[in-house]
Amino acid sequence: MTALKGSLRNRFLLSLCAVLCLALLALVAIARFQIMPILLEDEEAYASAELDRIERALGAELNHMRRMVEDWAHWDDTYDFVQGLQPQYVDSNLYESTLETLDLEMMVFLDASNEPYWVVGYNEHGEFVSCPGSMPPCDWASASIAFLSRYVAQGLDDATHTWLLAAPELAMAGLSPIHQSHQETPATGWLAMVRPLSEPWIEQLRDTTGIELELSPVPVPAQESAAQILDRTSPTHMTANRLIPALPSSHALRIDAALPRQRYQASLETFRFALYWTSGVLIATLLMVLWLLERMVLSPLRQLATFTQSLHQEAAPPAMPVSLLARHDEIGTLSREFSNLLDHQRRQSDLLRDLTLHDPLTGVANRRLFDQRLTELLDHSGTHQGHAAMMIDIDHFKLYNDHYGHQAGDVCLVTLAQHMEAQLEPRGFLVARTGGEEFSVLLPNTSEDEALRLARELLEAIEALGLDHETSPTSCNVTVSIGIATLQANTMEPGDLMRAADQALYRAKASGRNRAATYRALDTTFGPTTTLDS
Ligand SMILES: Nc1nc2c(ncn2[C@@H]2O[C@H](COP(=O)(O)OP(=O)(O)OP(=O)(O)O)[C@@H](O)[C@H]2O)c(=O)[nH]1
Repeated sequence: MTALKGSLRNRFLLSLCAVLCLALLALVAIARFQIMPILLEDEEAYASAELDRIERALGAELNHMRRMVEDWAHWDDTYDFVQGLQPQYVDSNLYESTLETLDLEMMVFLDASNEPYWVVGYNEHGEFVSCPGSMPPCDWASASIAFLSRYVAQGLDDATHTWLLAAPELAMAGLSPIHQSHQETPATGWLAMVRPLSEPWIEQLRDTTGIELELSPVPVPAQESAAQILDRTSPTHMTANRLIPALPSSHALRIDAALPRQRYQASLETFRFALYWTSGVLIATLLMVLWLLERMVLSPLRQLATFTQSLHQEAAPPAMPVSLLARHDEIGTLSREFSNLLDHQRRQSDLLRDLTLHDPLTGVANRRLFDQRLTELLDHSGTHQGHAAMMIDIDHFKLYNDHYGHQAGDVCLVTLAQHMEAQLEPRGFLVARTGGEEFSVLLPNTSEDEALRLARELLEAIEALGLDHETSPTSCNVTVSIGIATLQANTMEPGDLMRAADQALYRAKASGRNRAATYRALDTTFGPTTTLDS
């Protein structure tokens, strides 16, 4: 976990994944709590509208029944017939084809006293029967006649009535008072027509509405009708049912409609399509953000971090990557500033190292650098033999200072140092100021004879500089004495070498100055004075 958090890229990746998950969760929640309820509500509205359509179709049939029963009831012949004035009415009008044409099961004529005057219809065997009253052979109609008579007896207003009947069978009934067509006379009876809601009739209703429906009677009180129930039986189909008022009042007529769920499916498909695309675009956007972040920020930052790590890990630190320095954004500014800071710090370090390793007056190496180089030489050469060193001391420098002043003494020191450096350093020798008026020279891979020859050249050159030294007992010019030592054995240490050179210098001084002496033997080939024994 710490490793994951340790990388900015991983942290961004984790954060973006969390954002993605939250966004997807939000989408799912929106789908579940916002979209789906709307779709289901829309589906319920659709089912309700379809049931309304069926109800309107039933209403249209009832209206048709109303007009039909009204036409017959307001016909003068019917008026006369019920009063017994039209004996030929039955033969002329009430034959089997009349019922077939009107699609009726039964017609009942009630007289003014609410008694059955004539009945025509099909009995329980489907035989056409026409007879006065409900006596045999029309006794099969007595239940229906009793039912109608009871309604009329309850005090129906003088208007045409239509009903859906749930019992004793599924049917549609119309009841109209029998009047004369153009005269305002009281009704002389009632005409009832009953049409069975048979399977062929329902099939016709299906064709009319285009809805797969069923009608069935249910024993439910009328006040509970108009309820609507939706049952989603499968993802593609549902059934909707509604109870509508019917007679008798203990029953209701139930409409069952099998409806397709096309609208719901289409809406769902559209929503899913939008959801998939939204999710896809969201994921693609986040990946793009991550890629841009990686490319624009994380990768350069990693480069910068790798560079800063390499600064203290590698012996020769690399330069700042050019790609970082060339950037024009904040990372570029940071890189350039860091690079400038690094350069400044390197310069300061170089300056500091220079100050600690060089003599501030003459600019040549100091004792620290001389000792360092001598140790390195002995450590890396594998042998302590074949190297030499010189110790150089200005002759009678106290007298020089006393005569010319300390400042002139400084100038003399600088002149000699720079001259020796110019002579020796190009040949790979190191000149160092190791004391007040004392210099040392490191001569790697130099034999004693070679060192002696170099010393002689140096003595000549310094005297040839012609620096006045009026008070010197040795010469009228500034001269130096040189002590030379060479490493004779592997056991010899750097300190031993310089002690030997010091002793040789002591001997050169003691033997008259302005001359060179080796540790083993005094050089007598140069200088005005004679030699001393070694
Ligand atoms: N001007 C100047 N003089 C220095 C400096 N360092 C040391 N001296 C002087 O160098 C002189 C060295 O004197 P001594 O050690 O007595 O030796 P000498 O007079 O050179 O005599 P010999 O070495 O025996 O030939 C002293 O007077 C120091 O003050 C310096 O940085 N500048």
